[in-house]
Amino acid sequence: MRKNIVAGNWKMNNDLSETETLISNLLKQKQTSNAEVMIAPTAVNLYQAFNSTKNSNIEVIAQNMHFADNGAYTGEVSASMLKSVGIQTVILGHSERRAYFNETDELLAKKVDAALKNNMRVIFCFGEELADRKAGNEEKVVENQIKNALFHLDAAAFKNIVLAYEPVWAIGTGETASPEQAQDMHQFIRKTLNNKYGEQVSQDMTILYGGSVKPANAKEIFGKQDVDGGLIGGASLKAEDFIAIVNAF
Ligand SMILES: O=C[C@H](O)COP(=O)(O)O
Repeated sequence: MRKNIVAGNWKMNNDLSETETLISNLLKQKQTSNAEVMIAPTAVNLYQAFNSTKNSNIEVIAQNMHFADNGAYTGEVSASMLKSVGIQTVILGHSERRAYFNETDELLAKKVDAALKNNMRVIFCFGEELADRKAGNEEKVVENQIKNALFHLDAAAFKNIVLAYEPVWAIGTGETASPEQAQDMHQFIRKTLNNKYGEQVSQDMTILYGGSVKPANAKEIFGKQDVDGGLIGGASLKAEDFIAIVNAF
């Protein structure tokens, strides 16, 4: 079912004490919208964060996971390990994972399968780079990212998938896609889903926008018809800013 979601991707920020402080500040804020709220602390702090948010409406989610259940993959974390500390949702395919850890569409397809097999929800990220947009190839790039990692799934699997369009040129740069650019791409994503899976999957899909969303621009971006929420980086590290974005619906 299509929902409004605001998810904070903390990336590699906040040690344990900073994690506790930020959560405690978040819990003091007043939420006036009914958007689902998620935070993604670093893996080592997930268990603590899960426990600290237990009696709240904040869902703690993971930033990444491996595709295998267990085994000789030094430094990695599996879906079942995440679930064992209470985590039900994982971000996959973030552009930083693609760029710095060589995550390909093929690898991401395996990760998506592993998450779904473990009954986890996936926030699947994708988006074009600046050169793609300058060349007018943004739709082709996005279409391929979605097709390559997700189109082996059946329609029912999409109930557990949220899409996050994040143009790489807008991440952490202060440069936001205009609300119209975001809307155009989200509409194109829905059309891509419609072509393969039909109207129901397309209309039920929750599609988030990510890339320099701030309290000052969130309302306008979330106001667009096909934008269902945001994946927030920098602005999720300050409780007041993050909740202001949550309340922008
Ligand atoms: O996962 C979040 C995105 O990378 C957006 O980050 P940003 O809000 O700092 O641009």
